[in-house]
Amino acid sequence: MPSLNFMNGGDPLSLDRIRSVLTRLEDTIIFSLIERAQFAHNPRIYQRGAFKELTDLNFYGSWLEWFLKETESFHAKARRYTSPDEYPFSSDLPEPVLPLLSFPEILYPNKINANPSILSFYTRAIVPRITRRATLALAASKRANGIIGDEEFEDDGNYGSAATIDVEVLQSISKRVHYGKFVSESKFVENPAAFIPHILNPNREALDALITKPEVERKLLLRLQKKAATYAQDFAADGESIVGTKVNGSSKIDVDGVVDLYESYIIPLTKEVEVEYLLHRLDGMSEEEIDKLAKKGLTS
Ligand SMILES: O=C(O)C(=O)C[C@]1(C(=O)O)C=C[C@@H](O)C=C1
Repeated sequence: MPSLNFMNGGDPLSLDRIRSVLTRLEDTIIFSLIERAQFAHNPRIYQRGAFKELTDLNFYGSWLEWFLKETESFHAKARRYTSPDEYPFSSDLPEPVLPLLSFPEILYPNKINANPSILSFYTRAIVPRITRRATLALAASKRANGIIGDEEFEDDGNYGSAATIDVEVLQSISKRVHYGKFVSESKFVENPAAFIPHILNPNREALDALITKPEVERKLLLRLQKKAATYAQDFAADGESIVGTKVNGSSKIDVDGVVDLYESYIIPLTKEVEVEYLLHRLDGMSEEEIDKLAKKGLTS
């Protein structure tokens, strides 16, 4: 998964570098959504208590939450969540088996974790939308094979495959959204004096206006639309694009759904993380330290 390499000595707060990571993460997110769209919605995997098997294991969350806990437990042992750009969805994870790497301290210490919001919009809005075509294709094939209840059209029984991909989508969206902290730190150190008054006298709207770059967002959405439309194509054996080809009567991914995911959820949540980070950027600092910081910004 694309990320900044914190150990190679480059400037981790270069806005161009951070934005290039965000751009590469678009590919990861689109490809994993294409994978998820192959399977039906499978709403059971998001409902607590839907699997008796889990209760027998003394696990009381949903099938997906169980997948997250198990996957993250393993990854935590490999010290994944000690990296400044990795955030787990579960808690009480095991300690790493390797000694900790000493990452440079780039971010101001904070406890911001947007994963509960990500899990909520992903399961409630994104999965139903991107799997609609797979669900319809399943309904058609089931009808062709005899009568079946409506509710079964959205359940293809691929609980393991669907949840495995859900974990991948969630981890890449989480990484993308939490990169907002690096974006924010980069913007703050570039011009602390502009931000400090709105942090001392907390003003979300003013901070939001300072971090918002409409032109960057406009270009991102255009690029995303083109990428999703390109990756949704099928290719013949000779590599020729098969324009308009459908899989099971539906194309590989709902392109507008991908754009909407960014426009309605990913960008707004990244901005929320940026603003929240700024609001805590001066926590615990003395007046002298803040004054010095403001002056540094004015003279640099
Ligand atoms: O690139 C930036 O400056 C960001 O803050 C990131 C981002 C985004 O989520 O893509 C968010 C807010 C800006 O309006 C533009 C883009």
